[in-house]
Amino acid sequence: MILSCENLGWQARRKQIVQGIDLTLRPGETLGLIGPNGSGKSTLLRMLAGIRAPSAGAVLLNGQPMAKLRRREIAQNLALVEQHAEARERISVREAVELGRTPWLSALRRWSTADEAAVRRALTDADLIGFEAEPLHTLSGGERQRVHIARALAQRPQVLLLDEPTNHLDIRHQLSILHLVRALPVTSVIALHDLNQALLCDRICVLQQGRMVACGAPGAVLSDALLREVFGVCGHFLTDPSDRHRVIRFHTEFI
Ligand SMILES: Nc1ncnc2c1ncn2[C@@H]1O[C@H](COP(=O)(O)OP(=O)(O)OP(=O)(O)O)[C@@H](O)[C@H]1O
Repeated sequence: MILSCENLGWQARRKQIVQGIDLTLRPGETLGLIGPNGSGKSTLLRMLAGIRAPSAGAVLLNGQPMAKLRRREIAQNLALVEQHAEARERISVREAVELGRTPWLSALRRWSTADEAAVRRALTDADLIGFEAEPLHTLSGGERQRVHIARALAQRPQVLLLDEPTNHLDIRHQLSILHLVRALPVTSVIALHDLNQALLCDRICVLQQGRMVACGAPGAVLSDALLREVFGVCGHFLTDPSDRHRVIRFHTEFI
């Protein structure tokens, strides 16, 4: 399953919010999408998911224009976990995660043991065993976020798009969700604000005022100059002596 876009753009009230994005996801990769507030990350993810129609260019799923595909067909291949996803529905955690199976069900294809297994796996991976009967609206922000992630996992997509999935999560769950996404046999795009977490992705794309200003290996993309020009901060690159992993320590003064 290959997701790509060509010259993708979106404008609102004559203001160009995203423009000229060319991107082809590599099968199985985890692509980090970074950029300052308002740089267009959510807008780009929504277009890639087919829920926001582009003003220019096109999104292609396996070479087919997404605009021509049926919603159900898209949902069998791709899942999006949005930022600040609300929980208005008066349903249980389990029922919320079961909704992830909807694209696979029909009059001829009723609920089966495969659906049961997908829901169980998703609940386990999102660390929600024991929460199944809880009403969704009574959960904390972080617990609800994990339910939205579990619903997307239950969908068993080949492409997973996540908009700041670690928002609201405690540090253990931030690390476990990122580890899980990287370990899944799926292609994923994750919008992130934590640049140290972005360093763990296979590739990083950087948005600035709606344009892609860099895309490539994290170590090559996250340079001193880029941190200064795009994020307005100074970063010192340090090496963790325990595993030689690079980490960035940020400063607001240019020293
Ligand atoms: N429906 C809309 N109408 C007008 N402007 C919009 C609309 N949706 C988004 N925008 C504007 O587009 C810009 C990009 O928004 P977007 O949410 O894509 O950015 P982001 O990079 O995800 O930001 P953040 O890091 O703060 O979540 C913002 O300036 C926002 O105000």
